[in-house]
Formats: sequence, C-alpha cells, structure tokens
Amino acid sequence: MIEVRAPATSANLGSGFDVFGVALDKPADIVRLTKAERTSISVNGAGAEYIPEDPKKNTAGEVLRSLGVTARVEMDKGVRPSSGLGSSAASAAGVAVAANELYDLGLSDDELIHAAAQGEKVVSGEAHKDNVAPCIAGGFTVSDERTTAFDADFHVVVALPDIVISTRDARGALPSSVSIQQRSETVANASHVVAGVLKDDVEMVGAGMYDDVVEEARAPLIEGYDEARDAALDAGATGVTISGAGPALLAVCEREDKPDVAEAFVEGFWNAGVESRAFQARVGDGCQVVKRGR
Ligand SMILES: Nc1ncnc2c1ncn2[C@@H]1O[C@H](COP(=O)(O)OP(=O)(O)O)[C@@H](O)[C@H]1O
Ligand SMILES: N[C@@H](CCOP(=O)(O)O)C(=O)O
Repeated sequence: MIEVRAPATSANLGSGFDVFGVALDKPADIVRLTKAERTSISVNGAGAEYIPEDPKKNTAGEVLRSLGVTARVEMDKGVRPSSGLGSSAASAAGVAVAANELYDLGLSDDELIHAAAQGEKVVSGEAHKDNVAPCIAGGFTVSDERTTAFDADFHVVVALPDIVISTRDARGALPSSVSIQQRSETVANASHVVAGVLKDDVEMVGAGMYDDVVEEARAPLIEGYDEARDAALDAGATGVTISGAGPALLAVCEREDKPDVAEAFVEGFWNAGVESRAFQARVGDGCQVVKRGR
C-alpha cells in the first residue's frame, strides 16, 4: 500500500493560461493505492457526492489505465471539486505518483505529468498540464510538452464563492482567437510573472498576472468578481486572477497583507450578494509519499 498527499493547485496565474501553475500548501487530497487484479475507486471527503467512482469517469482510473496497471484506489478528497483548485488534477497526480511507487515503475516527473494529464482529459476534454505539473513537481511550473519547475514560496489568499463552475464549461467560454496586440501583451505579462518568481518579487508576479483575454471571457461566470477583485487589490494584493477555471479567485500579496486581503475578498463578494469564504496559503511542495505498507 502507498499513501500520497496531493496538494491543491492554482493554474493559469492569469497571463499563463494552460501553461503556468503553482502548488498550494493547503488543502490537499490523500490517495491510497493497494495492488489489485482490477481497478476500483472509492471516494470520500469534500464533494465526494459529485465525483464518479467508475474508473472510466474518474481521473484516477484513466491514469492507471495509461500506466498499464490496476489498483484499489481510496481517495480522501480535501480539494473541493469544480472550485478552480485542481481537484481532478490532485487525484490524477496523486495516483500517478502512488502507482509509480507501488509498482516501482521508475518514471520521471515529466512521464508522471504526462500520465496524470491523460486523467485530466477525461474530465475537461483536454490534457492540460498546468494543474498536474505543479501538483507533482511542486512550486511554480511552466508546462507545454515538457515542464520546468521553479522553487517559489510567495504568499496567496484564495477566495471560494458559493458558485460551481466546471472546467469544461469555463473552457467553452473562451474566444477562438486573439489579436497580435493581445498576444504580445500576454507574452510580456507572462514573462514578468516568471521574472518575478525568479527575483522573488511579489509585486512583479502580481502585475504580470494581468490578463484581458481568458479573464475577461470568464469573469461573467463569477458573480461578484469585480467587487471581490477590486476589494482585494485595495487591501494590498499585488495581483488578483481567477484560479484555474474558477470560481475561486487567487490573490498574490505580501505575508503581512494576507488577513486584510482575505477579509476584503469575503466583503467584496458579500457586497455583490455572494456568500464566500477565503483562506490564506502559500506556494508549497508537490505530491509526497506519506505512508508505505502492505
Ligand atoms: N478524482 C476526481 N476528483 C475530482 N473531480 C473528479 C475526479 N474524477 C472526475 N472528476 C470530475 O471532475 C469535475 C471537477 O473537475 P474540474 O471541473 O476540472 O474542476 P477542478 O479540477 O478545478 O475541481 C467534477 O465534476 C468531477 O465529477
Ligand atoms: N488551464 C485550465 C486550468 C483548469 O484548472 P482547474 O483547477 O479549474 O481544473 C483552464 O483554465 O481551463
């Protein structure tokens, strides 16, 4: 038996749509794998009632199939599904890492990320790596065919409004093309995010997260987005963006501003008539094997 802690992740970071992602220090899933002749999945915890146990419909089942192994999978969900915090990715990544250990597959992080992304395809229709990559590698990651991981530990606040948005629906809201000017603005902003991570400059990271393509298309799906975003920026956030496909919002800020930003997020959504909760976090490590047994 292998037990893995798989962290929540926040993908995109605005200008890095489908490419950037960060692992968060909390919340997390716990996945437990035991060798078995056929794959079975049991789910409990946050939003378990919305998560299929059919291996063909659960990200974990597709990951095991793509690795050519079977196992009994027990999931304790700490990452609420359809919130924009990589819930489906946490299961996919956690199971990939656990299977690698359980069957001594000797796979690299890039190979595990590829396998986990096949799981994401079951759910959102596309094998995007920007959740599973930071979930496996930890820190801040830049992913296309390959993944580059960076140590990062900047502070964030996450606001979770009482809204549900599936990644598949949010991807359907995107424009089919962008202008040359939008392309160059996005490349510039995304470059500032990477530079800010490398220079440990939270102002630069926050400013670089600005995006007027994906964010503009998805903001209408999140009631209270404008009020919450403006309130968080006024309270000291250096940048605010939709976390993944939403509805969660992610603010980057200095450590000392986290309580004010969290309070501002909730007040901003409240003023728009939307219940929400906010939690303080920071960029953290990737999947970790927490238990080995028979
Ligand atoms: N192991 C899993 N964990 C969470 N969601 C899963 C899993 N397998 C399949 N799903 C489906 O994926 C959806 C959540 O994924 P998604 O819409 O991408 O949101 P997010 O990954 O941000 O939580 C849920 O509707 C759920 O039915
Ligand atoms: N790049 C993807 C990220 C989805 O993240 P999730 O946490 O909402 O699953 C997208 O924006 O569609």
